[in-house]
Amino acid sequence: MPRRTFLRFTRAQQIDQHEQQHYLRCYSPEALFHNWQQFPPLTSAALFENEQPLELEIGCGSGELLLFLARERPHTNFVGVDISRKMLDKAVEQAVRYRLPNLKFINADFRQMYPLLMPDTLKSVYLHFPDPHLRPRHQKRRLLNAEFLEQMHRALKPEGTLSVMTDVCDFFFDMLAIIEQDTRFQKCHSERYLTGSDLPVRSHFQRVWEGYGEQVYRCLIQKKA
Ligand SMILES: C[S@@+](CC[C@H](N)C(=O)[O-])C[C@H]1O[C@@H](n2cnc3c(N)ncnc32)[C@H](O)[C@@H]1O
Repeated sequence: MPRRTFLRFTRAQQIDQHEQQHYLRCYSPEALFHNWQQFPPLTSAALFENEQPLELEIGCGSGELLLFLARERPHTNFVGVDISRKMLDKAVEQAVRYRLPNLKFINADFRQMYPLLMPDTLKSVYLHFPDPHLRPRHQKRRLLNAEFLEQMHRALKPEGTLSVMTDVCDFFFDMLAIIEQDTRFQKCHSERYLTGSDLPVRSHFQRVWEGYGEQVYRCLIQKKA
């Protein structure tokens, strides 16, 4: 490769890496387990150095929802957490492309991040198309359980919302039953649950499942003031 081309190529790579680091943080399971105190709390001040409202997507995958919301609402900060680095690389590539100062991604197991959640800090949380773990012996891996709601109740601001969406009917009703047992939340709709998506953007998995003709089940709940 000619020297000039090589230099241009390596410089472009360096810029990419630098920009990638701006958008992506990686928290190893070992470090989170042994020394979670070394990581910044999940707040706008710690992650964005400002006080804008903060919204979180858990299991954000390739980030379509947050990429859309961050562009639409520049005065809100958005954080996406996903355990899969491969999925996040796609999200980060787009974040670099659009240069979004109000968006960050964290590569971590969200269940290990509970100590980083601060009281009354999140405006909204999205749990869309979480892995259903349908086999009985795998169900303990599901993200939404009583402990998860405990943490959401602590971290959400009063009247902050949690949006839950999936195409897996049995899984949805399992989650709904857990949600309905927690009287510290109320539904934002009069129906027991809703079907179909009302979002202006469709995530990767939403497109996949809707392509197979699957119905989407969802509910939106709010932390009581
Ligand atoms: C079916 S995908 C849905 C992705 C995205 N929400 C969408 O609608 O396209 C589920 C995502 O949750 C992530 N995930 C599963 N368990 C997780 C955990 N414990 N912490 C963080 N992310 C997790 C997976 O890596 C995967 O990207």
